[in-house]
Amino acid sequence: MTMHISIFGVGLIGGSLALCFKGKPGITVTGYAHTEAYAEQVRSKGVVDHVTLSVEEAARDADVIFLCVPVGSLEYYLKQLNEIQLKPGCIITDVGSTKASIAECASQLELKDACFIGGHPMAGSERSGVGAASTLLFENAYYVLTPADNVPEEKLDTLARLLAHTRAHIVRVEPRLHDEIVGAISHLPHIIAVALVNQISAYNDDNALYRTLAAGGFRDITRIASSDPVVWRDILLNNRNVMLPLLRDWNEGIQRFMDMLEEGNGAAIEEAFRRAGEFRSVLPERRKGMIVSQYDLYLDVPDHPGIIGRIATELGANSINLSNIQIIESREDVPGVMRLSFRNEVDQERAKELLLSKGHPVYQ
Ligand SMILES: NC(=O)c1ccc[n+]([C@@H]2O[C@H](COP(=O)([O-])OP(=O)(O)OC[C@H]3O[C@@H](n4cnc5c(N)ncnc54)[C@H](O)[C@@H]3O)[C@@H](O)[C@H]2O)c1
Ligand SMILES: O=C(O)C(=O)C[C@]1(C(=O)O)C=C[C@@H](O)C=C1
Repeated sequence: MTMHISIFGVGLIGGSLALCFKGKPGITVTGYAHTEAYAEQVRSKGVVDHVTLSVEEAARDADVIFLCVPVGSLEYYLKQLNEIQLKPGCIITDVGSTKASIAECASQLELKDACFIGGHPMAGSERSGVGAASTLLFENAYYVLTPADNVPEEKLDTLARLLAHTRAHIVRVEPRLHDEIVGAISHLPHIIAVALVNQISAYNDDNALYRTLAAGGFRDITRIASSDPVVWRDILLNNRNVMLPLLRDWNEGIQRFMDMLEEGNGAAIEEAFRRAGEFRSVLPERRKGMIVSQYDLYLDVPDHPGIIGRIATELGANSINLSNIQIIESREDVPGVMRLSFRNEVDQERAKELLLSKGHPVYQ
C-alpha cells in the first residue's frame, strides 16, 4: 500500500525531509508551495514527486502531513487542515523550533479524523530554502517528538518508522520543557551571534580592518548569525517568555566578566575558561545536532595550489572516505589549517595514521 506524504513548506527542513522519503518503496511525496515562483523552484530541484499550490489537493489523500513553514505560520495551516476532509487516521506533524504553542493549538482544535504529533529535528543550517536541502541533514541528529498523552502509540510508531528514513534518533520531550531547553541551547546562541556580528559590523563602519582580520574564533561563533531572518523572527517571538529570563542571566554573566576585568581578577577569568572547557568536553561530541557533527581531523598544511587534491587523493587511494574538507584559515605562503571530516571513527583513525606516516602534522 502506498504511503502519501505531504510537505507544507519545501525549504531547508521540508526539502531535506522530502529527499529522505522520495524514491523509497511505497512512498510518494507531494509538496505544497504558497507561491507559483516557489513552486517552480521546488519543481526544478526535483525533491518531491508532485507540487501543488492547493492546500486541499496537498492534504486530502495524505497519510502523513509535515508542516515545515516558519513557526508564525504553523497555526494557520493547522487550522486550515482542520477545515478539510482529511484521510481518516491521517497524522499531522510539524518541524517548528518551538513546541508549546502548536501543541496548545492542536489540543484546542480537537482535530476530527487526524492526530497531531509535534516534532522538531535538532539539525539545521544557517542556509535556507529548497536549494540548501540535503538527504544527510538529519543523519545521527536527535529528532524530538512531543506527543500529547492521548496520541495512540500506534500513530507514534507509524511516524517513528517513517522518520527512520532520516537516520535521526527519536527522543520524546514534553513541549514546555522542549522550549526551555532549546531556548537555552539554540535560540540564545543565535541571539548572541547576531548581536556580536552587529557590534563588530558597527566598528567596521569606521575601520574595515575589523572585517579583514576577523579569523577563526569570530567565524566559529558567528556562523549561525547568517540564519534566515523570518524563520528566526518567528522562533524568538514565539519563545519570548523563555528567552527573556535567559537574556537576563546572560547579562549577569557578562556583568561578571566586566567585574573580573575591572578588578584585574586573572584567577576568576582562568576559572571561567576552565569550567566552560570542562562542560564542553563532556558534551556528546560525535553526534550531529551537538557541538561537533563529524569525526574531524585538523591538518597543518602549506597553503599552496593542489594541496587539497593531494590529501584527498592519498586518502582515496587508501579507501578512506572523506565526508567533508574545509580550509579554516587560508593565507598565501603560510601554513593553513584544513579540517577533514569523516563519517566514522574507523576512517578518522586510519586517516590520522596515514597522514602522520606521510609527515603531515595532524590534530584531533
Ligand atoms: N533552519 C533550521 O536550522 C531549522 C532546524 C529545525 C527546525 N526548523 C524549523 O523548520 C521550519 C522551516 O524552517 P527552514 O529552515 O526550513 O526555513 P526555509 O525558509 O528554508 O523554509 C521555509 C519554507 O516555508 C515556505 N513558507 C514560508 N512562509 C510560508 C507561508 N506563509 N505559507 C506557506 N509556505 C511558506 C517557504 O517558501 C519555504 O519553502 C521552521 O518552523 C523552523 O523553525 C529550522
Ligand atoms: O546548525 C545550525 O545552523 C542550526 O542553527 C541548527 C539548529 C540549532 O540551533 O542547533 C537551529 C534551529 C533548530 O530549530 C535546530 C537546530
